[in-house]
Amino acid sequence: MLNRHARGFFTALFTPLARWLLKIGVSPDTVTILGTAGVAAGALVFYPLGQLFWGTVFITAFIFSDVLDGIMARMQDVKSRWGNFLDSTLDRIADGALFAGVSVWFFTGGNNGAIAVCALLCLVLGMVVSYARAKAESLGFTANVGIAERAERLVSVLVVTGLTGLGLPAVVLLATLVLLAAASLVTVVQRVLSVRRQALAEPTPAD
Ligand SMILES: CCCCCCCC/C=C\CCCCCCCC(=O)OC[C@H](COP(=O)(O)OP(=O)(O)OC[C@H]1O[C@@H](n2ccc(N)nc2=O)[C@H](O)[C@@H]1O)OC(=O)CCCCCCC/C=C\CCCCCCCC
Ligand SMILES: O=P([O-])([O-])O[C@@H]1[C@@H](O)[C@H](O)[C@@H](O)[C@H](O)[C@@H]1O
Ligand SMILES: [Mg+2]
Ligand SMILES: [Mg+2]
Repeated sequence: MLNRHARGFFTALFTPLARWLLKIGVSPDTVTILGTAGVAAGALVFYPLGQLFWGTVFITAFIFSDVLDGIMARMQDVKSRWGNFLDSTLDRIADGALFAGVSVWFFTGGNNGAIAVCALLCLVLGMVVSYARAKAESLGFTANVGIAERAERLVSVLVVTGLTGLGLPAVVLLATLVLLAAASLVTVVQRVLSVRRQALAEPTPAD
């Protein structure tokens, strides 16, 4: 939902930067790879040290590379199946690192097992959400539905983790992660039902 509503705004915002990067010879793939490396490094270095605020600032500086790479690819007119594959696969690394970083901190110095476990739950359920869509698309169905798509998952965890680093009580992060895990589970169900409907509507092959 956020994706669909905010895409126009972010496209307008990042188009000048995309144009400049292409002009100096940077490719969309480079942006995809460096952006993922930045997000993963921020999550796996800052968060496990308990630097939740600065970690979030660092990650946020890199996370929009995922918007930028697509704009660059479309400008170059090289929107490719390879680029689609690379973008989606590296998104899983970024997402995994993000929730793993939160989990590691709360299993160790952060001393809050409930948050650590909920972050792990969000990681796993978020991967299933993405997998359901990818598998559906590989079979010729669509599954672009759900209340917790990637933009929602990222915005909620980043904003609340960053604010926790500034002193927001940890219970707010716990509540956010519980809600996010529940919303991710609902999204999995929404996607399964959507594919089920499409499968049932298919003509039965004649024998
Ligand atoms: C108190 C703090 C307040 C902070 C408030 C912040 C509020 C923020 C509010 C809203 C943010 C909303 C963000 C939503 C962004 C959505 C915009 C968008 O376009 O999303 C899409 C992106 C990208 O998706 P995808 O990768 O699938 O699309 P692409 O456009 O890249 O196209 C893919 C195709 O392109 C081709 N291609 C790609 C790559 C390549 N190498 N070659 C190619 O050919 C190919 O054909 C592909 O198929 O989706 C996202 O999900 C990105 C979401 C990012 C959301 C980040 C949100 C961060 C928000 C806030 C963080 C604030 C932290 C502040 C903390 C302060 C604490 C005090
Ligand atoms: O399925 P989901 O995880 O909510 O969202 C997806 C992203 O995570 C994926 O990386 C992208 O390539 C897809 O187009 C889709 O936006
Ligand atoms: Mg992208
Ligand atoms: Mg992406």
